[in-house]
Amino acid sequence: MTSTLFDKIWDAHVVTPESRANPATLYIDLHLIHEVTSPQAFTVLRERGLSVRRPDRTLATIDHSTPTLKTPDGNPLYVNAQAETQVDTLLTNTADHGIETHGWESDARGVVHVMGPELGATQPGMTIVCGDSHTSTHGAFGAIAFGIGTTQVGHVLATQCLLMRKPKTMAIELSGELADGVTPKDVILAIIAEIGVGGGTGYALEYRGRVFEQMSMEGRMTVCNMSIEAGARCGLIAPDETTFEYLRGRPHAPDEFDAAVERWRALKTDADASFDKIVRIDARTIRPMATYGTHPGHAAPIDAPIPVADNEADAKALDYMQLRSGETLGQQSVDRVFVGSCTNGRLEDIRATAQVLSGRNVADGVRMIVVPGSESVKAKAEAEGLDAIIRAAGAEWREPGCSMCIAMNGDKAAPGELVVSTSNRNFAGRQGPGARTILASPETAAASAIAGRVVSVAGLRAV
Ligand SMILES: CC(C)[C@H](C(=O)O)[C@@H](O)C(=O)O
Ligand code: SF4
Repeated sequence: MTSTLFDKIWDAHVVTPESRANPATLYIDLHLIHEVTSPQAFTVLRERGLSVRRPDRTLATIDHSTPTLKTPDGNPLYVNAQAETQVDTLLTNTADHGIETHGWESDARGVVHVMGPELGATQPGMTIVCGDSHTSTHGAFGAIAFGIGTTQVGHVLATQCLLMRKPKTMAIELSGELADGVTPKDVILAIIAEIGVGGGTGYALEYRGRVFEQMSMEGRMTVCNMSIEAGARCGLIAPDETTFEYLRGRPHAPDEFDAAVERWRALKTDADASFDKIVRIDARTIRPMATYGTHPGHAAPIDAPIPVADNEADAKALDYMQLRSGETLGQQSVDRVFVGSCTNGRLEDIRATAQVLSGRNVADGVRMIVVPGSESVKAKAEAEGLDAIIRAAGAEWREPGCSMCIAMNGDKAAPGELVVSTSNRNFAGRQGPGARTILASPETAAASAIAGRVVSVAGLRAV
């Protein structure tokens, strides 16, 4: 029998099969936890006198509510007491249950989807869950990785298993090569614009084709990260030499690494396996992208006119964004720029940002913050002198965390401000009440900061 990569991993983790009446019971290899969606789950455990079944397969960090600024004496500058309590609760819960936790003192702490791969905890062939929708990120390593709710966090903590119905499979096949200056973020925004924010609902996506084979692990993570924004709970890419080399030598990588690589080589879709659906996109047609509306499917090439709203919801989105059909994003002046998040807060993203900023200045009236996705990204970026380049251009270099991606930690925009952001969600109010978010790549974000309006790097050269 031939099967897809998804089917192979799924089948290897089924404890009891799915029936008409019941979902499958799936064994979970890695459970990532953070401070927002775990407290109630630990409370339930305590109330029922249950312990954590596999603390050794559970890994915790603090990221969403952590501030990106410190007091002069080096303490975290929490936005309010609630944020601090949330973080402290996570730290107490994980200490009580003997779970490896990357708190303030850890040099590996970071946004959960940046940290897991950096530690080598994310590996090909695994099932990975987290109480967080962007868990799809880890699919970049050829893993089935998806977000779960707080109730399910409790189930996994107690049993290391999850009840789930098997999704259908969808291949996203890119043919041809990308044009110069087109980044992984542009690729995923183009895919979501093509299939729609509900296009992946009920499916596990497999990204296929040379474009993905040639992409770095960082780029693959950016793509898989936003699978959920197309409605798919998980998206994956077959592991290859790039994956294996990324993982080699990382703290959680298998001891018998070469033997693991031999097993991982079998993780690919068989040549004649069939998908429930196939979407084909010509990579050569993809241009630098940005969003103009209030969901990630509202995306178009930056230099194209803003599309006509042909339904009430789209008209409402343009209204919220204070944009008009037919205008271009380049006509809009920018108030803030945010580089960071689990989509684009990795070293490669910081390098790309610094490269564009180097020797230039952030435009007057624009406030730019660059937030590394983890302590490790921060340390490496600083060792390369990227923080100095970023600061010299007039941008702020902050402490790692989710920051302005979710605006629950003190970092947010003011009502009406236009933000060019490298994160993954442009929902109304996501970056602060009334804030208007434009999603784009780090390159575009940095170029826009310099131009003071929304431009790609090529557009900046033309200024
Ligand atoms: C807080 C968490 C539950 C949420 C998610 O599930 O994605 C957050 O990370 C987000 O990006 O909106
Ligand atoms: S960086 Fe943003 S998308 Fe990622 S986990 Fe944090 S809040 Fe969610």
